Amino acid sequence: MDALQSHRVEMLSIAVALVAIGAGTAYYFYVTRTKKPKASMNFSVIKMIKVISLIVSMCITGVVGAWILKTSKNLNLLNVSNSVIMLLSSHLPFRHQPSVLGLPIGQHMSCRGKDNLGEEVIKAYTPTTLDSDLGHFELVIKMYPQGRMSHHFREMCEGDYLAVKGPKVKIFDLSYTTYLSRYFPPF
Ligand SMILES: Cc1cc2nc3c(=O)[nH]c(=O)nc-3n(C[C@H](O)[C@H](O)[C@H](O)COP(=O)(O)OP(=O)(O)OC[C@H]3O[C@@H](n4cnc5c(N)ncnc54)[C@H](O)[C@@H]3O)c2cc1C
Repeated sequence: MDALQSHRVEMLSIAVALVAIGAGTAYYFYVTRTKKPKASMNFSVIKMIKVISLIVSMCITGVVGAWILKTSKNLNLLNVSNSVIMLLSSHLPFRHQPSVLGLPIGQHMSCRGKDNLGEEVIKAYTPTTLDSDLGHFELVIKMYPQGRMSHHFREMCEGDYLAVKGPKVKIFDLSYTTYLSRYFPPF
């Protein structure tokens, strides 16, 4: 009788454990599929964002130009011409699901760095990625040989953190549709 009882308790515990695992898995998939990705950028808070790749390219013949790609460890191209650009890709935090940048289209972010004298410099850059790009963003940066922020980017290595903040101004949604739905809510 005791053996039967303990067998029942065992079966019950296994069933409870299976139900808990099933519910947990279902909840995880529900959360990751239905929740909107979290915006990484904050209007007022500086975020440190990890740089995953830095590619320096030089446009040889303008629009049709061939691209010479170099890694961040070999930046001698920077001395050749000021038509050198850097493609900076960065990871966004990944908690329960990949985050997005959360900048409205065309908005720019402020990037903070140090110039060659060690003084703080903050400059604006416009991401070339959208919020449909999950988990990362990219900046295309024109490098100036004497540029203060250009110096900071030139000194950066993959794996370094970049201090960013944005959008620069708080965006108020004043679109006509929002206005209509606010003052003339649908029945
Ligand atoms: C809204 C907005 C969005 C932007 N988005 C982007 C973007 O997506 N990508 C991008 O590349 N830029 C962008 N910019 C421009 C960016 O913010 C910087 O202005 C640019 O990168 C130059 O910064 P810097 O500090 O490297 O150069 P700076 O120090 O400002 O130098 C600029 C110029 O002055 C010259 N100079 C500086 N010091 C000396 C000196 N001692 N002697 C002689 N010449 C000197 C430099 O060679 C260069 O020609 C944006 C700007 C704004 C306002």
